Amino acid sequence: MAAIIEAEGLGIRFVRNRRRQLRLRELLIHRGRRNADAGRFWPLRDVSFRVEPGETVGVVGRNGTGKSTLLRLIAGVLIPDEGRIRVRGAVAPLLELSAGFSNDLTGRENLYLVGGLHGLSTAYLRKHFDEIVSFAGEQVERSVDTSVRHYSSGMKVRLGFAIIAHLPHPILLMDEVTAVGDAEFRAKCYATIERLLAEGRTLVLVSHNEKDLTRFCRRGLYLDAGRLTVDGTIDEALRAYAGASPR
Ligand SMILES: Nc1ncnc2c1ncn2[C@@H]1O[C@H](COP(=O)(O)OP(=O)(O)OP(=O)(O)O)[C@@H](O)[C@H]1O
Repeated sequence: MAAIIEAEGLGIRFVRNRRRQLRLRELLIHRGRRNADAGRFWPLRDVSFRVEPGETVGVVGRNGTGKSTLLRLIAGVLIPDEGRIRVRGAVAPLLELSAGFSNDLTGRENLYLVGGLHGLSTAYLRKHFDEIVSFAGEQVERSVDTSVRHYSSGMKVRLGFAIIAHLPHPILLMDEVTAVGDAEFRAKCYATIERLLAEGRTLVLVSHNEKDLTRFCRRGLYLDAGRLTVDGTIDEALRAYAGASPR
C-alpha cells in the first residue's frame, strides 16, 4: 500500500535571533557580509518514516525538539531544506483553531471564509451551516451574526474546531487540541476525534498528555533534539520519553 505520509531524510534549518542587527564592528570587519551560518540551527534533521492510511501516530519528545515543526512540514506550511516529505491527500489541520478568522467579520462570514480556505464549497457550507454552528455551541449559535471581535477566545476555538471537524480530508493533524475549551467541549472533541478515526482517517497527534496519546494512537514517534530516535508503538515511544535524562 502507498504511504499517505512519507518523510525521507527530512530536515529544516531555522535562524535564531532573526531580528539581530549587525553591529558597527561587524560592519567594519565583514564589510556588511554576515556569516552565512550565523544563528542557524536544525530543529529537525535526517528524519525518515512512513505512515500508512488509517494509522494513528503520536509524536512525543521534550519541549523544543521539533514536534510542531514536523506537523508544520506535514501541513505544507514549512518547506524542508533537506530531504523530502510526501503527503498523499488533503490535510485537516486542527492546529491553530482560530487561524484565518477575520475579526471584522461575523461568525457566519468567517465560517464561509475559513471553510472556503480549506476547500469546502459554498453549497456544502450552506447545507451543513446549522450543524456546524450547533456543534460550536449555544453561545456561538446566539452570536453567529456578531463580529468575532466580540467572541471569547473559547468561542473562536469552538467555531474553528467545528469547521475543521467537518472537513472530509483523510489526514488529521493535531497539536494538543484537547487542551483548549471547557470540560463539555473537550468531551465533544474526544467524541468527534473518535468518530473521525473510526471512519479510517489518519492521525498525527503531537502531545505531552499520555492519556490522549494512548487513547488515540497505536504508533509512536519519539523525537530527541530534532532526531527521530524511536519509531515503534506508542508505548515504546512513551517509554523512551519517560526514560530520557533531563538536560
Ligand atoms: N519560526 C521559527 N524560527 C526560528 N526558530 C524556531 C521557529 N519555530 C520554532 N523554532 C525553534 O525550533 C525548535 C523546535 O521548535 P518546535 O516548536 O518544533 O518544538 P516542539 O517540540 O513542538 O516544542 P513544544 O513541546 O514546546 O511545543 C525550538 O528551538 C524553537 O525555539
